Amino acid sequence: MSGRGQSNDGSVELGVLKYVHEHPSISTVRGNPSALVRTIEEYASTSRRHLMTVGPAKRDYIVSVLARAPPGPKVFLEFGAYVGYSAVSLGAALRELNQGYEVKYLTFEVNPMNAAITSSFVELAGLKNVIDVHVGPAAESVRRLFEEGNLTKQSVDFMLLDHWKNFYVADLQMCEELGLLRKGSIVLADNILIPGAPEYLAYIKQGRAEKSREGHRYEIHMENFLMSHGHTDQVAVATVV
Ligand SMILES: C[S@@+](CC[C@H](N)C(=O)[O-])C[C@H]1O[C@@H](n2cnc3c(N)ncnc32)[C@H](O)[C@@H]1O
Repeated sequence: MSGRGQSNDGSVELGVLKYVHEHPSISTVRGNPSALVRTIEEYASTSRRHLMTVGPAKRDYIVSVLARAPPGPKVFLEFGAYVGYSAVSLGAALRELNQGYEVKYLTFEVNPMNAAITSSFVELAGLKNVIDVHVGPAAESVRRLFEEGNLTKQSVDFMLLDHWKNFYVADLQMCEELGLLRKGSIVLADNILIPGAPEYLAYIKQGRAEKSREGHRYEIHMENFLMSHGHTDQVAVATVV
């Protein structure tokens, strides 16, 4: 994997784009997020090279956390879209859980090719009115959206941190400083053990006294997942208290 968020030559990510759009069942995938997600999973199971999505087990768990969160989350920020697997799955779940209400899923992706693939899948799934794809470093996009008034204080209900682990603390701190979170907002972070985010875990465990004035205190739940390579990974679910 290169440091640019794709396989060395981007062939795995372009491969999934071609696989989906040239699939014999493409007409049943159009406007059907679940069918699109299944087709991406089908590609991942047949490709010899790794597609770095959250995968079905963590995806189902995140949907269950979304479904249990009171009051129902409506504004979701995702850090790291990759090819849009989680955005399409979770954006569709967000819409489903909030029928009759406006919902927004903002996903941030630094790699322009990945972002373009995500946009193509969002359009194919019929989720353009739910999911906005922002190209560039997540921190820059969040700040810009805040300055433009498209993200306001205490407006973010749910955040998924799934980009490079060395950005987790800085990007969460920035969201805290901008005042985007409220009591009850959930910050779910993937890959706590593999590849590992020890500084992030230490940060969310800090009490108020150790933090800046804007920093939140969190109630934390850790969930284990046995990965296909036989090792255990964890996601951290941090709820603002
Ligand atoms: C593990 S993948 C995300 C997987 C995706 N959430 C899914 O489950 O389908 C991480 C992605 O984060 C992107 N990324 C890394 N650092 C970033 C940053 N600072 N801002 C935005 N995107 C970033 C990478 O380019 C890569 O596509």
